[in-house]
Amino acid sequence: MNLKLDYISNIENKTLQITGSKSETNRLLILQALYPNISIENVSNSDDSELMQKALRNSDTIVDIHHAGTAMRFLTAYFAIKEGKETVLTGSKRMKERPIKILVEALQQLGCEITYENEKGYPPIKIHGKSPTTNSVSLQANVSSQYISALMLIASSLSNGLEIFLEGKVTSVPYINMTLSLLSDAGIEGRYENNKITINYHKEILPKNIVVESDWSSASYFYSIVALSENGSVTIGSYKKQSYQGDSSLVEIYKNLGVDTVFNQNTITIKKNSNNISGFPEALDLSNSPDIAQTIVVTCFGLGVECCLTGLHTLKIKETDRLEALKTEIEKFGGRVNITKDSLYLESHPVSIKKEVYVETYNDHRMAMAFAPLALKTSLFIKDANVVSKSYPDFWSDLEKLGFRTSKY
Ligand SMILES: O=C(O)C1=C[C@@H](OP(=O)(O)O)[C@@H](O)[C@H](O)C1
Ligand SMILES: C=C(OP(=O)(O)O)C(=O)O
Repeated sequence: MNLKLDYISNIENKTLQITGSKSETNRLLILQALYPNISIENVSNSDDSELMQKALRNSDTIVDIHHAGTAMRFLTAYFAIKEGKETVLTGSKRMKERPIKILVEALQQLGCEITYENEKGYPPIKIHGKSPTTNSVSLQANVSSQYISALMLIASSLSNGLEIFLEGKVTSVPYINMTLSLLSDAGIEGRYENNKITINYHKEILPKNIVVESDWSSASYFYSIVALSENGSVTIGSYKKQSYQGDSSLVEIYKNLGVDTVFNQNTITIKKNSNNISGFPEALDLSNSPDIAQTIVVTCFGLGVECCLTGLHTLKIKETDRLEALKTEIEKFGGRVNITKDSLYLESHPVSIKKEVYVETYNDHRMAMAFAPLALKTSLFIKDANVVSKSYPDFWSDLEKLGFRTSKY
């Protein structure tokens, strides 16, 4: 499905309910598979969470998790400790290019048996489930925090718990803390001090009902819409001030792009504040919140403000090479972008934004959603618009509720 996007009416006092965080949901689904007396509310309706549920429900030998990075990594650890179970874990063409070696080697250190079906270091992998023989592991921490969360999620079901030593600079740290917080909500003790994570063994836990907060990465597109609007205001739920999600840093980041946030009881109202568009005089380090990089770049471009984003090394191994994709697509609109292997610089643009641009999405939900708000500034087309379902299936219908028109072409 390809979509033409137009913006037709004012975005004022609109209210939307956003689906649960896919990161929180996919962690809780693994925990629930290990401890069935956990119940989960506000489960994400994302493809990635549906795929996770399907994989945990079925007893098939071949499990295809398509584009879902967290499902790939978390299920690798989960199936590795399922004694006697043989699983081939595979995914989309892109998933076969996303590295898994660090996690596989960490599980092998624990005594797990995993082999590569094709290329060494990449899915598909064949897992022979067995009980780990040791309770201490060390792994490189600067490539993906998902490897670390995967180990943390299975740790409490290992008979001696687990000590995880992190080597080098740790990336995407809030996601590690999210895992720790959800473990704690489930009644599982753990600590993260210096470069060491310790999780205690828990044979059982008391019954727990855990409510997933809505997805902050999904909220980022509404911050961008409000920033690019004349006088927009949107209320979205369900959100809380003390979030487990690192992408809640949007609240502070978007102050510089003219968006104020008011926390209500369990919603947030985001409002345009035109007096306060300072941009980012200093480089903005996004190593703690890589998933909002695309949104921020497009907002800055739409506002005509320059930005220098750093800490973007993980973007090259996500759904697509997001640095290359951003440069190519922003330049179609007339912007100028320089990229390195871990940073992006967007020049401020003095000229008008080009019209009738066709945005390629590269099988990346965030490319589609990050560019959509630009419809407030110019006419544009989004190719393969259904990619959004990876994290946010209702994205286009929610945009229509805000006064955007989407037409198939
Ligand atoms: O643990 C998680 O839920 C995630 C961690 C991040 O990945 P990296 O740790 O690979 O940066 C993030 O980009 C991804 O969307 C979700
Ligand atoms: C990178 C992402 O997801 P994953 O790594 O889980 O595929 C994302 O949702 O932006």
